[in-house]
Amino acid sequence: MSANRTAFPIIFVAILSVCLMFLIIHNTTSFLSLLSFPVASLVPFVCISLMFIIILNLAMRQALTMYVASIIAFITISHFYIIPGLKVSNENLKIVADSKHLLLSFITLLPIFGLIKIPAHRILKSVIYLFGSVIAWGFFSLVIAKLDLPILHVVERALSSMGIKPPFQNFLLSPLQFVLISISTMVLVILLIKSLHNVYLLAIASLAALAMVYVSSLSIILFAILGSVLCLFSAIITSRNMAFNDELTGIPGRRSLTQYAQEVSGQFAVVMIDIDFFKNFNDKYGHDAGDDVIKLVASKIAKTGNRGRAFRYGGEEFTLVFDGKYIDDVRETIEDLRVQLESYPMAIRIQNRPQKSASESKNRRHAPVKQEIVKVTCSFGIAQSSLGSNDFKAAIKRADSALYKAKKGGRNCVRTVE
Ligand SMILES: Nc1nc2c(ncn2[C@@H]2O[C@H](COP(=O)(O)OP(=O)(O)OP(=O)(O)O)[C@@H](O)[C@H]2O)c(=O)[nH]1
Repeated sequence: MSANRTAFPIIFVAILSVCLMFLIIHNTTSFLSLLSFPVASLVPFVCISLMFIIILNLAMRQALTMYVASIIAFITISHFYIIPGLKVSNENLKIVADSKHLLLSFITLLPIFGLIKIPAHRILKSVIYLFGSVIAWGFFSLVIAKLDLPILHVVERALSSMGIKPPFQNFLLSPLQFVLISISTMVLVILLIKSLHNVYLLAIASLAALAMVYVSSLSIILFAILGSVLCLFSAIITSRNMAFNDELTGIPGRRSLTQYAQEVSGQFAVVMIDIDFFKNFNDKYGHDAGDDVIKLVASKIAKTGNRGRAFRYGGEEFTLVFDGKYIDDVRETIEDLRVQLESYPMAIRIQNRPQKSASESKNRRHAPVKQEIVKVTCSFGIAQSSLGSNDFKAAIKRADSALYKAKKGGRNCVRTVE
């Protein structure tokens, strides 16, 4: 797990604690009300920052972060500029744009939008997604605002008829708000279990929930500032992952290896790994099945113990780097990995091939996908850094010649170069 990923929950808890502290202070003493004027003057700054994030994310084509950032901007703007205006002019419209309902609708829809994945290159789709979700969000706020009080009355009446005194006066949330926040929290927790990166969605939803419970200018501003910081974090981490991780396998790619080469100490062992007869495999089962095998092999290599760092070198080649180790320290680990790969039955999806005509190619999409179990082997070349030198390129070259020896020696074996 990368340092960024482990750092994220810590950042989340820290931000949330600071936010909570501010809100508690604000609601128990009038200390922070002294700050209300300078804080309010931050609003244009917050909005401009959010717009900057939106443009940044549009450039990076991350529809979800873009959506979250723009909704935060809309909530902030409407709280300060639209709702006060509506309050005076139209009592009916006021409830539609009420900050509490805008935030509640945002919290409820967040996991749904978290589940939608827009392909990175579909910029038009991303823009449609953004506008569609803003409209859905506005509409949903309206529905929630209209239903909130009637549902509260229905539940109160039902409880009274059963002789139970409705406890809602002591609660911070109405029944509808409570149900929607609970469902949203459950889905966000499931998303978080699927990927730790989704912690930022949970963090933003929590900030929104806190701001909703204590709706005030200060809590909205805190929500906007912290929410945008989280969006920015997410954008930076995602773009970093995009740049440094290999797209197909998800493990660090060549760029990461080049960077890591600057960080290793003077003593390290490096292993070059190549899948055997991969061209034949591609020819027999097709490129998609080949991709599946590359992914499976990568996932196995990434789990290598002995503090080895795995990288996709390119194509069907991988590199393992063991910082602070000699060849003898890693020989057994690599032999274990070789045996593990050799004995691992890989389940790959296979479609009918070869295609003969355009119409057949079209039908291929609907062709039944078969599963087949295949066995794959790899060859390994190990080298270590020369005494007192951390010339990484030279060590890679030596590992490559050891790999060549392994190929010449019949494949599915480990060779070393001192
Ligand atoms: N499916 C798939 N194939 C790839 C990818 N990258 C490279 N290849 C294929 O990997 C094959 C590599 O073949 P070769 O380098 O000739 O070697 P080989 O068939 O593995 O044989 P040996 O290395 O000699 O055991 C080529 O056919 C490439 O097209 C990829 O990302 N996906």
